[in-house]
Amino acid sequence: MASDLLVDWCTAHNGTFDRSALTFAQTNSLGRGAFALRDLQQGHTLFTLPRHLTLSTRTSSLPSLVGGVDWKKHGLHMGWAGLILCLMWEAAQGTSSKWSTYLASLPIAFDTPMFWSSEDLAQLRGTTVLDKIGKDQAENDYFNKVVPLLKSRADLFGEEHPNPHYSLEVYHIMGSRILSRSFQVEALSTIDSVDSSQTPADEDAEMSLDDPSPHALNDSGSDEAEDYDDSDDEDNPANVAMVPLADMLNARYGYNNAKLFYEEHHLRMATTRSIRQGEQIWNTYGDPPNSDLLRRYGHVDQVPLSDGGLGNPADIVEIRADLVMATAEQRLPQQSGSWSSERVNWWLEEGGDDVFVVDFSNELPEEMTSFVRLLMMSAPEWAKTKPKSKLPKPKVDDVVLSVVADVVRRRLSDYPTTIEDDEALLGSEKEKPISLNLKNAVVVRLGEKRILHGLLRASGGGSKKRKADLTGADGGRAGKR
Ligand SMILES: C[S@@+](CC[C@H](N)C(=O)[O-])C[C@H]1O[C@@H](n2cnc3c(N)ncnc32)[C@H](O)[C@@H]1O
Repeated sequence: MASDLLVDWCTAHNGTFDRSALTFAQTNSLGRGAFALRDLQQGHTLFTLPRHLTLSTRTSSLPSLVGGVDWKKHGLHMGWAGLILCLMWEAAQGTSSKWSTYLASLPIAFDTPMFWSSEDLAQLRGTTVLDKIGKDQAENDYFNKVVPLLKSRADLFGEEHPNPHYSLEVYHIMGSRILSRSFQVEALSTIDSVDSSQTPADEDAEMSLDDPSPHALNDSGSDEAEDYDDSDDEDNPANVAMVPLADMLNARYGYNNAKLFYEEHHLRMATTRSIRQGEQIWNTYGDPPNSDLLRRYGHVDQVPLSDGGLGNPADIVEIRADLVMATAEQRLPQQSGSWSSERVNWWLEEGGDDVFVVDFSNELPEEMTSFVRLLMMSAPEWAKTKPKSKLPKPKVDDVVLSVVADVVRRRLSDYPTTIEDDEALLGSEKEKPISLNLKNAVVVRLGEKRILHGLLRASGGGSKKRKADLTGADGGRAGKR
Protein backbone atom coordinates (compact mmCIF):
# COMPACT_ATOMS: atom_id res chain seq x y z
CA MET A 1 0.00 0.00 0.00
CA ALA A 2 1.23 3.54 -0.82
CA SER A 3 1.19 4.55 2.83
CA ASP A 4 3.58 1.67 3.72
CA LEU A 5 6.00 3.03 1.14
CA LEU A 6 5.64 6.43 2.70
CA VAL A 7 6.36 5.12 6.20
CA ASP A 8 9.41 3.21 4.88
CA TRP A 9 10.63 6.34 3.12
CA CYS A 10 10.24 8.38 6.28
CA THR A 11 12.04 5.91 8.53
CA ALA A 12 14.81 5.52 5.93
CA HIS A 13 15.37 9.28 6.29
CA ASN A 14 15.74 9.28 10.08
CA GLY A 15 12.07 9.52 10.92
CA THR A 16 10.46 7.15 13.41
CA PHE A 17 7.08 5.43 13.21
CA ASP A 18 5.48 3.27 15.89
CA ARG A 19 4.13 0.43 13.73
CA SER A 20 2.64 -1.22 16.80
CA ALA A 21 0.54 1.86 17.56
CA LEU A 22 -1.05 2.99 14.32
CA THR A 23 -1.71 2.25 10.71
CA PHE A 24 -3.11 4.21 7.77
CA ALA A 25 -6.23 2.83 6.13
CA GLN A 26 -8.81 3.83 3.56
CA THR A 27 -12.09 5.10 5.06
CA ASN A 28 -15.53 5.23 3.44
CA SER A 29 -15.86 8.95 2.99
CA LEU A 30 -12.77 10.65 4.43
CA GLY A 31 -10.09 9.27 2.15
CA ARG A 32 -7.25 7.73 4.12
CA GLY A 33 -6.99 8.12 7.87
CA ALA A 34 -4.88 6.96 10.82
CA PHE A 35 -6.20 4.27 13.18
CA ALA A 36 -4.98 3.01 16.54
CA LEU A 37 -3.79 -0.61 16.45
CA ARG A 38 -3.94 -0.87 20.24
CA ASP A 39 -5.06 1.19 23.21
CA LEU A 40 -2.85 4.27 23.47
CA GLN A 41 -2.16 6.53 26.42
CA GLN A 42 -2.19 10.31 26.20
CA GLY A 43 1.27 11.60 25.24
CA HIS A 44 2.21 8.60 23.12
CA THR A 45 4.58 9.46 20.28
CA LEU A 46 3.10 8.10 17.05
CA PHE A 47 5.80 9.20 14.64
CA THR A 48 8.52 11.78 14.21
CA LEU A 49 9.75 13.48 11.10
CA PRO A 50 13.08 15.30 10.74
CA ARG A 51 12.55 18.90 9.74
CA HIS A 52 14.55 18.43 6.56
CA LEU A 53 11.83 16.05 5.29
CA THR A 54 9.21 18.80 5.36
CA LEU A 55 8.82 20.36 1.92
CA SER A 56 8.85 24.15 1.75
CA THR A 57 10.66 26.96 -0.01
CA ARG A 58 13.28 26.57 2.73
CA THR A 59 13.97 22.90 2.10
CA SER A 60 13.49 22.61 -1.67
CA SER A 61 16.67 23.37 -3.59
CA LEU A 62 14.77 25.26 -6.30
CA PRO A 63 14.91 28.75 -4.71
CA SER A 64 18.69 28.63 -4.42
CA LEU A 65 19.01 27.29 -8.00
CA VAL A 66 16.90 30.18 -9.26
CA GLY A 67 18.83 32.59 -7.04
CA GLY A 68 17.47 34.99 -4.46
CA VAL A 69 17.43 38.00 -6.77
CA ASP A 70 15.43 36.27 -9.52
CA TRP A 71 13.17 34.55 -7.01
CA LYS A 72 12.22 37.96 -5.66
CA LYS A 73 12.11 39.61 -9.07
CA HIS A 74 9.36 37.18 -10.06
CA GLY A 75 7.48 37.79 -6.82
CA LEU A 76 7.93 34.18 -5.69
CA HIS A 77 8.81 35.23 -2.15
CA MET A 78 5.24 36.44 -1.70
CA GLY A 79 2.14 34.29 -1.53
CA TRP A 80 2.09 30.63 -2.42
CA ALA A 81 3.37 30.80 -6.00
CA GLY A 82 6.94 30.01 -4.87
CA LEU A 83 5.94 26.95 -2.88
CA ILE A 84 3.63 25.74 -5.62
CA LEU A 85 6.50 26.05 -8.09
CA CYS A 86 8.77 24.12 -5.70
CA LEU A 87 6.22 21.30 -5.58
CA MET A 88 5.93 21.26 -9.38
CA TRP A 89 9.69 21.30 -9.77
CA GLU A 90 10.28 18.53 -7.22
CA ALA A 91 7.62 16.40 -8.94
CA ALA A 92 9.27 17.07 -12.32
CA GLN A 93 12.58 15.68 -10.94
CA GLY A 94 10.96 12.23 -10.62
CA THR A 95 12.83 9.80 -8.41
CA SER A 96 15.79 12.13 -8.07
CA SER A 97 13.69 14.36 -5.82
CA LYS A 98 13.99 13.56 -2.14
CA TRP A 99 10.19 13.84 -1.94
CA SER A 100 9.25 11.64 -4.91
CA THR A 101 7.67 8.95 -2.72
CA TYR A 102 5.77 11.59 -0.80
CA LEU A 103 4.61 13.50 -3.88
CA ALA A 104 3.42 10.28 -5.51
CA SER A 105 1.22 9.61 -2.47
CA LEU A 106 -0.70 12.89 -2.67
CA PRO A 107 -4.20 13.28 -4.16
CA ILE A 108 -4.75 14.72 -7.61
CA ALA A 109 -8.52 15.31 -7.31
CA PHE A 110 -10.31 17.54 -4.80
CA ASP A 111 -13.88 18.24 -3.72
CA THR A 112 -13.15 21.92 -3.12
CA PRO A 113 -15.22 24.63 -4.88
CA MET A 114 -12.09 25.58 -6.85
CA PHE A 115 -12.99 22.64 -9.10
CA TRP A 116 -16.82 22.95 -9.09
CA SER A 117 -19.01 23.63 -12.10
CA SER A 118 -20.78 27.01 -12.25
CA GLU A 119 -24.04 25.16 -11.56
CA ASP A 120 -22.67 23.76 -8.29
CA LEU A 121 -21.09 27.10 -7.38
CA ALA A 122 -24.49 28.77 -7.75
CA GLN A 123 -25.64 26.68 -4.78
CA LEU A 124 -23.15 28.59 -2.64
CA ARG A 125 -24.71 31.99 -3.40
CA GLY A 126 -25.05 33.98 -0.19
CA THR A 127 -22.22 32.17 1.59
CA THR A 128 -18.83 33.80 1.95
CA VAL A 129 -17.19 30.87 0.17
CA LEU A 130 -17.72 32.33 -3.30
CA ASP A 131 -15.66 35.47 -2.70
CA LYS A 132 -12.79 33.52 -1.19
CA ILE A 133 -12.08 30.73 -3.65
CA GLY A 134 -9.21 32.71 -5.14
CA LYS A 135 -9.12 30.99 -8.52
CA ASP A 136 -8.55 34.20 -10.48
CA GLN A 137 -5.77 35.29 -8.13
CA ALA A 138 -4.11 31.89 -8.44
CA GLU A 139 -4.26 32.06 -12.24
CA ASN A 140 -2.96 35.59 -12.18
CA ASP A 141 0.03 34.42 -10.13
CA TYR A 142 0.60 31.52 -12.49
CA PHE A 143 0.69 33.69 -15.63
CA ASN A 144 2.49 36.69 -14.11
CA LYS A 145 4.98 35.11 -11.72
CA VAL A 146 5.53 31.50 -12.70
CA VAL A 147 5.30 31.44 -16.51
CA PRO A 148 7.86 34.25 -17.03
CA LEU A 149 10.37 32.37 -14.85
CA LEU A 150 9.66 29.08 -16.63
CA LYS A 151 10.42 30.77 -19.95
CA SER A 152 13.56 32.48 -18.76
CA ARG A 153 15.20 29.41 -17.18
CA ALA A 154 15.23 26.60 -19.73
CA ASP A 155 18.24 25.19 -17.83
CA LEU A 156 15.91 24.41 -14.91
CA PHE A 157 12.50 23.94 -16.48
CA GLY A 158 13.30 22.69 -19.97
CA GLU A 159 12.72 24.15 -23.45
CA GLU A 160 9.24 22.73 -23.78
CA HIS A 161 6.34 25.24 -23.53
CA PRO A 162 3.80 24.37 -22.38
CA ASN A 163 5.50 21.71 -20.29
CA PRO A 164 3.06 19.17 -18.74
CA HIS A 165 4.92 19.33 -15.41
CA TYR A 166 4.25 23.07 -15.17
CA SER A 167 0.76 23.40 -16.61
CA LEU A 168 -1.98 25.52 -15.07
CA GLU A 169 -3.80 22.31 -14.15
CA VAL A 170 -0.79 21.03 -12.19
CA TYR A 171 -0.46 24.49 -10.60
CA HIS A 172 -4.04 24.19 -9.26
CA ILE A 173 -3.43 20.63 -8.05
CA MET A 174 -0.29 21.64 -6.15
CA GLY A 175 -2.06 24.73 -4.78
CA SER A 176 -4.93 22.58 -3.54
CA ARG A 177 -2.52 20.12 -1.94
CA ILE A 178 -0.98 23.02 -0.04
CA LEU A 179 -4.38 24.45 0.85
CA SER A 180 -5.65 21.20 2.33
CA ARG A 181 -2.47 19.70 3.78
CA SER A 182 0.18 22.27 4.65
CA PHE A 183 1.31 23.26 8.13
CA GLN A 184 2.89 26.33 9.64
CA VAL A 185 6.47 25.32 10.36
CA GLU A 186 8.46 28.18 11.70
CA ALA A 187 12.17 28.28 11.06
CA LEU A 188 14.73 27.48 13.69
CA SER A 189 17.58 29.67 12.62
CA THR A 190 20.09 26.93 13.31
CA ILE A 191 18.38 24.56 10.90
CA ASP A 192 17.47 26.88 8.05
CA SER A 193 18.75 25.37 4.88
CA VAL A 194 18.03 28.32 2.62
CA ASP A 195 19.51 31.78 2.79
CA SER A 196 16.81 33.90 4.38
CA SER A 197 17.24 36.60 1.75
CA GLN A 198 15.27 34.35 -0.59
CA THR A 199 12.34 34.07 1.74
CA PRO A 200 12.60 37.03 4.08
CA ALA A 201 10.58 36.67 7.23
CA ASP A 202 9.47 40.29 7.27
CA GLU A 203 8.05 40.33 3.77
CA ASP A 204 4.33 40.91 3.38
CA ALA A 205 2.67 37.81 2.09
CA GLU A 206 -0.05 37.89 -0.49
CA MET A 207 -1.39 34.39 -0.42
CA SER A 208 -2.52 33.47 -3.88
CA LEU A 209 -4.99 31.04 -2.43
CA ASP A 210 -6.14 33.67 -0.03
CA ASP A 211 -5.18 32.08 3.23
CA PRO A 212 -2.11 31.28 5.14
CA SER A 213 -1.46 27.71 6.03
CA PRO A 214 -4.85 26.21 6.47
CA HIS A 215 -3.80 23.15 8.31
CA ALA A 216 -3.83 24.17 11.91
CA LEU A 217 -1.57 23.13 14.67
CA ASN A 218 -2.93 24.49 17.86
CA ASP A 219 -1.75 25.81 21.15
CA SER A 220 1.01 28.15 22.00
CA GLY A 221 4.09 27.24 23.95
CA SER A 222 7.67 26.93 23.00
CA ASP A 223 7.56 23.39 21.75
CA GLU A 224 4.15 23.32 20.14
CA ALA A 225 2.98 24.56 16.80
CA GLU A 226 1.16 27.88 16.79
CA ASP A 227 -2.50 28.13 15.91
CA TYR A 228 -2.51 29.26 12.30
CA ASP A 229 -5.06 31.95 13.00
CA ASP A 230 -3.05 33.67 15.71
CA SER A 231 0.54 33.63 14.60
CA ASP A 232 1.92 36.69 12.83
CA ASP A 233 4.43 34.41 11.20
CA GLU A 234 1.70 32.75 9.25
CA ASP A 235 2.04 35.64 6.82
CA ASN A 236 5.48 34.48 5.88
CA PRO A 237 5.04 31.96 3.07
CA ALA A 238 8.43 30.44 3.90
CA ASN A 239 6.76 29.01 7.00
CA VAL A 240 4.20 27.10 4.96
CA ALA A 241 5.39 23.52 4.67
CA MET A 242 4.15 20.14 3.52
CA VAL A 243 4.60 17.64 6.33
CA PRO A 244 4.58 14.02 5.14
CA LEU A 245 2.68 11.53 7.35
CA ALA A 246 1.25 14.33 9.54
CA ASP A 247 -1.00 15.30 6.64
CA MET A 248 -2.58 11.83 6.61
CA LEU A 249 -4.69 12.54 9.69
CA ASN A 250 -8.28 13.62 9.28
CA ALA A 251 -10.06 16.10 11.55
CA ARG A 252 -13.55 16.61 12.94
CA TYR A 253 -14.89 19.25 15.31
CA GLY A 254 -14.35 18.14 18.91
CA TYR A 255 -12.69 14.83 18.02
CA ASN A 256 -9.01 15.76 18.01
CA ASN A 257 -6.90 13.32 19.97
CA ALA A 258 -3.45 13.92 18.48
CA LYS A 259 -1.33 16.91 17.61
CA LEU A 260 1.94 17.81 15.97
CA PHE A 261 4.60 19.15 18.33
CA TYR A 262 7.63 21.12 17.24
CA GLU A 263 10.92 19.82 18.55
CA GLU A 264 14.28 21.29 17.73
CA HIS A 265 15.24 18.92 14.94
CA HIS A 266 12.03 17.11 14.18
CA LEU A 267 8.27 17.31 14.29
CA ARG A 268 6.52 14.81 16.53
CA MET A 269 2.95 13.59 16.26
CA ALA A 270 1.68 12.55 19.67
CA THR A 271 -1.66 11.64 21.20
CA THR A 272 -3.34 14.33 23.30
CA ARG A 273 -5.93 11.94 24.78
CA SER A 274 -6.05 8.23 25.39
CA ILE A 275 -7.28 6.40 22.29
CA ARG A 276 -8.88 2.96 22.10
CA GLN A 277 -7.77 0.25 19.70
CA GLY A 278 -9.55 0.66 16.36
CA GLU A 279 -10.44 4.33 16.88
CA GLN A 280 -9.48 6.94 14.36
CA ILE A 281 -6.61 9.25 15.28
CA TRP A 282 -7.71 12.82 14.58
CA ASN A 283 -5.63 15.94 14.23
CA THR A 284 -7.18 19.41 14.44
CA TYR A 285 -7.46 21.79 11.50
CA GLY A 286 -8.23 24.58 13.98
CA ASP A 287 -12.02 24.05 13.97
CA PRO A 288 -12.89 26.38 11.12
CA PRO A 289 -16.52 27.02 10.11
CA ASN A 290 -17.99 24.81 7.39
CA SER A 291 -17.56 27.57 4.81
CA ASP A 292 -13.77 27.43 5.34
CA LEU A 293 -13.67 23.65 5.67
CA LEU A 294 -15.38 23.32 2.32
CA ARG A 295 -13.22 25.92 0.63
CA ARG A 296 -9.92 24.55 1.89
CA TYR A 297 -10.52 20.84 2.43
CA GLY A 298 -13.62 20.01 0.39
CA HIS A 299 -15.66 18.62 3.27
CA VAL A 300 -17.98 19.87 6.01
CA ASP A 301 -18.44 18.87 9.65
CA GLN A 302 -21.78 17.76 10.99
CA VAL A 303 -21.71 16.96 14.68
CA PRO A 304 -24.60 17.10 17.17
CA LEU A 305 -25.47 20.69 18.13
CA SER A 306 -26.88 21.80 21.47
CA ASP A 307 -30.32 22.35 19.88
CA GLY A 308 -30.47 18.69 18.83
CA GLY A 309 -29.68 19.25 15.16
CA LEU A 310 -26.53 18.50 13.22
CA GLY A 311 -24.00 21.08 12.14
CA ASN A 312 -20.69 22.70 12.86
CA PRO A 313 -20.63 24.59 16.19
CA ALA A 314 -17.83 26.77 14.79
CA ASP A 315 -20.02 28.10 11.97
CA ILE A 316 -20.20 31.84 11.46
CA VAL A 317 -21.93 34.28 9.14
CA GLU A 318 -20.31 37.38 7.77
CA ILE A 319 -22.42 40.51 7.43
CA ARG A 320 -20.86 43.23 5.35
CA ALA A 321 -20.92 46.78 6.62
CA ASP A 322 -22.21 47.98 3.24
CA LEU A 323 -25.35 45.89 3.70
CA VAL A 324 -25.89 47.54 7.10
CA MET A 325 -25.30 50.90 5.46
CA ALA A 326 -27.79 50.22 2.65
CA THR A 327 -30.38 49.11 5.21
CA ALA A 328 -29.88 52.21 7.33
CA GLU A 329 -30.08 54.42 4.23
CA GLN A 330 -33.44 52.92 3.36
CA ARG A 331 -34.70 53.91 6.77
CA LEU A 332 -33.54 57.48 6.39
CA PRO A 333 -34.44 58.25 2.78
CA GLN A 334 -34.38 61.97 3.48
CA GLN A 335 -30.65 61.82 4.12
CA SER A 336 -28.25 62.19 1.24
CA GLY A 337 -25.73 59.49 0.29
CA SER A 338 -22.90 61.74 1.44
CA TRP A 339 -24.36 61.56 4.95
CA SER A 340 -23.58 57.83 5.19
CA SER A 341 -20.32 57.88 3.26
CA GLU A 342 -18.96 60.58 5.56
CA ARG A 343 -19.82 58.47 8.60
CA VAL A 344 -18.55 55.25 7.05
CA ASN A 345 -15.25 56.85 6.08
CA TRP A 346 -14.89 58.13 9.62
CA TRP A 347 -15.76 54.63 10.94
CA LEU A 348 -13.05 53.00 8.83
CA GLU A 349 -10.51 55.65 9.71
CA GLU A 350 -11.21 55.07 13.39
CA GLY A 351 -10.46 51.38 12.92
CA GLY A 352 -14.00 50.01 12.55
CA ASP A 353 -14.44 46.77 10.60
CA ASP A 354 -16.11 46.46 7.22
CA VAL A 355 -17.42 42.96 8.00
CA PHE A 356 -19.25 41.78 11.13
CA VAL A 357 -19.10 38.17 12.22
CA VAL A 358 -22.02 36.42 13.90
CA ASP A 359 -21.95 32.92 15.40
CA PHE A 360 -24.28 30.50 17.16
CA SER A 361 -24.24 32.50 20.41
CA ASN A 362 -27.03 34.75 19.02
CA GLU A 363 -25.06 37.70 20.29
CA LEU A 364 -25.02 40.81 18.22
CA PRO A 365 -21.42 41.82 17.52
CA GLU A 366 -20.62 44.92 19.55
CA GLU A 367 -19.02 46.48 16.50
CA MET A 368 -22.19 46.05 14.47
CA THR A 369 -24.27 47.67 17.21
CA SER A 370 -21.84 50.53 17.35
CA PHE A 371 -21.94 50.90 13.56
CA VAL A 372 -25.75 50.94 13.46
CA ARG A 373 -25.80 53.59 16.18
CA LEU A 374 -23.36 55.68 14.19
CA LEU A 375 -25.48 55.49 11.06
CA MET A 376 -28.74 56.23 12.86
CA MET A 377 -27.39 59.13 14.89
CA SER A 378 -29.09 62.54 14.52
CA ALA A 379 -27.09 65.31 12.88
CA PRO A 380 -26.36 67.08 16.21
CA GLU A 381 -25.19 63.78 17.78
CA TRP A 382 -22.95 63.16 14.78
CA ALA A 383 -21.50 66.65 15.09
CA LYS A 384 -20.56 65.82 18.69
CA THR A 385 -19.21 62.35 17.91
CA LYS A 386 -17.12 63.21 14.87
CA PRO A 387 -14.29 65.12 16.56
CA LYS A 388 -14.03 62.64 19.43
CA SER A 389 -12.32 59.76 17.58
CA LYS A 390 -14.33 57.31 19.66
CA LEU A 391 -16.73 54.74 18.21
CA PRO A 392 -20.31 54.97 19.56
CA LYS A 393 -21.04 52.79 22.61
CA PRO A 394 -22.50 49.41 21.61
CA LYS A 395 -25.78 49.99 23.42
CA VAL A 396 -28.65 47.93 22.06
CA ASP A 397 -31.99 49.75 21.81
CA ASP A 398 -35.16 49.46 19.73
CA VAL A 399 -33.69 51.28 16.77
CA VAL A 400 -30.66 49.00 16.71
CA LEU A 401 -32.83 45.89 17.04
CA SER A 402 -35.08 46.95 14.26
CA VAL A 403 -32.22 47.83 11.87
CA VAL A 404 -30.50 44.54 12.71
CA ALA A 405 -33.68 42.60 12.01
CA ASP A 406 -33.94 44.27 8.60
CA VAL A 407 -30.27 43.60 7.88
CA VAL A 408 -30.71 39.91 8.76
CA ARG A 409 -33.79 39.59 6.54
CA ARG A 410 -31.91 41.14 3.64
CA ARG A 411 -28.88 38.94 4.34
CA LEU A 412 -31.14 35.87 4.29
CA SER A 413 -32.47 36.85 0.89
CA ASP A 414 -28.93 36.49 -0.54
CA TYR A 415 -29.28 32.70 -0.47
CA PRO A 416 -30.99 30.90 -3.34
CA THR A 417 -33.24 28.90 -0.99
CA THR A 418 -34.99 29.16 2.37
CA ILE A 419 -34.03 27.31 5.52
CA GLU A 420 -37.08 25.05 5.04
CA ASP A 421 -36.00 24.20 1.46
CA ASP A 422 -32.57 23.17 2.73
CA GLU A 423 -33.90 21.13 5.63
CA ALA A 424 -36.31 19.35 3.28
CA LEU A 425 -33.51 18.61 0.80
CA LEU A 426 -31.26 17.12 3.46
CA GLY A 427 -34.20 15.35 5.13
CA SER A 428 -35.14 13.50 1.94
CA GLU A 429 -31.54 12.69 1.07
CA LYS A 430 -31.87 9.03 2.04
CA GLU A 431 -34.70 8.44 -0.43
CA LYS A 432 -33.43 10.93 -3.01
CA PRO A 433 -29.62 11.01 -2.90
CA ILE A 434 -28.00 14.29 -3.91
CA SER A 435 -24.50 14.96 -5.19
CA LEU A 436 -21.69 15.54 -2.67
CA ASN A 437 -21.15 19.11 -3.88
CA LEU A 438 -24.82 19.98 -3.52
CA LYS A 439 -24.98 18.37 -0.10
CA ASN A 440 -21.91 20.25 1.10
CA ALA A 441 -23.24 23.55 -0.28
CA VAL A 442 -26.58 22.99 1.46
CA VAL A 443 -24.88 22.17 4.78
CA VAL A 444 -22.79 25.35 4.57
CA ARG A 445 -25.69 27.66 3.74
CA LEU A 446 -28.05 25.97 6.20
CA GLY A 447 -25.58 26.49 9.06
CA GLU A 448 -25.31 30.16 8.14
CA LYS A 449 -29.09 30.57 7.90
CA ARG A 450 -29.61 28.96 11.29
CA ILE A 451 -27.30 31.54 12.81
CA LEU A 452 -29.13 34.36 11.05
CA HIS A 453 -32.52 33.02 12.16
CA GLY A 454 -31.17 32.79 15.72
CA LEU A 455 -30.14 36.42 15.54
CA LEU A 456 -33.52 37.39 14.11
CA ARG A 457 -35.30 35.57 16.94
CA ALA A 458 -33.02 37.14 19.51
CA SER A 459 -33.75 40.58 18.11
CA GLY A 460 -37.45 39.82 18.57
CA GLY A 461 -37.80 40.33 14.82
CA GLY A 462 -36.95 43.98 15.48
CA SER A 463 -38.89 44.67 18.69
CA LYS A 464 -37.77 45.06 22.28
CA LYS A 465 -39.39 41.95 23.74
CA ARG A 466 -36.45 39.55 23.26
CA LYS A 467 -33.76 42.12 23.83
CA ALA A 468 -32.33 40.32 26.87
CA ASP A 469 -31.40 37.29 24.77
CA LEU A 470 -29.49 39.41 22.37
CA THR A 471 -27.57 41.48 24.85
CA GLY A 472 -26.60 38.83 27.35
CA ALA A 473 -26.89 38.75 31.13
CA ASP A 474 -25.16 42.05 31.80
CA GLY A 475 -28.28 43.71 30.52
CA GLY A 476 -26.97 46.52 28.39
CA ARG A 477 -24.06 45.58 26.27
CA ALA A 478 -24.06 43.04 23.53
CA GLY A 479 -21.63 40.21 24.15
CA LYS A 480 -18.07 40.72 23.08
CA ARG A 481 -17.05 38.88 19.96
C1 LIG B 1 -4.87 16.52 5.61
S1 LIG B 1 -5.75 15.52 4.56
C2 LIG B 1 -6.12 14.12 5.56
C3 LIG B 1 -5.79 12.81 4.88
C4 LIG B 1 -6.64 12.46 3.71
N1 LIG B 1 -7.89 11.84 4.14
C5 LIG B 1 -5.92 11.56 2.75
O1 LIG B 1 -6.55 10.63 2.22
O2 LIG B 1 -4.75 11.81 2.45
C6 LIG B 1 -7.23 16.43 4.49
C7 LIG B 1 -8.28 15.84 3.60
O3 LIG B 1 -8.88 14.70 4.23
C8 LIG B 1 -10.29 14.67 4.06
N2 LIG B 1 -10.91 14.83 5.37
C9 LIG B 1 -10.32 15.14 6.53
N3 LIG B 1 -11.20 15.18 7.55
C10 LIG B 1 -12.40 14.90 7.01
C11 LIG B 1 -13.73 14.81 7.52
N4 LIG B 1 -14.02 15.03 8.82
N5 LIG B 1 -14.74 14.50 6.67
C12 LIG B 1 -14.48 14.27 5.36
N6 LIG B 1 -13.25 14.36 4.80
C13 LIG B 1 -12.23 14.66 5.62
C14 LIG B 1 -10.61 15.85 3.14
O4 LIG B 1 -10.59 15.36 1.82
C15 LIG B 1 -9.44 16.79 3.36
O5 LIG B 1 -9.16 17.62 2.26
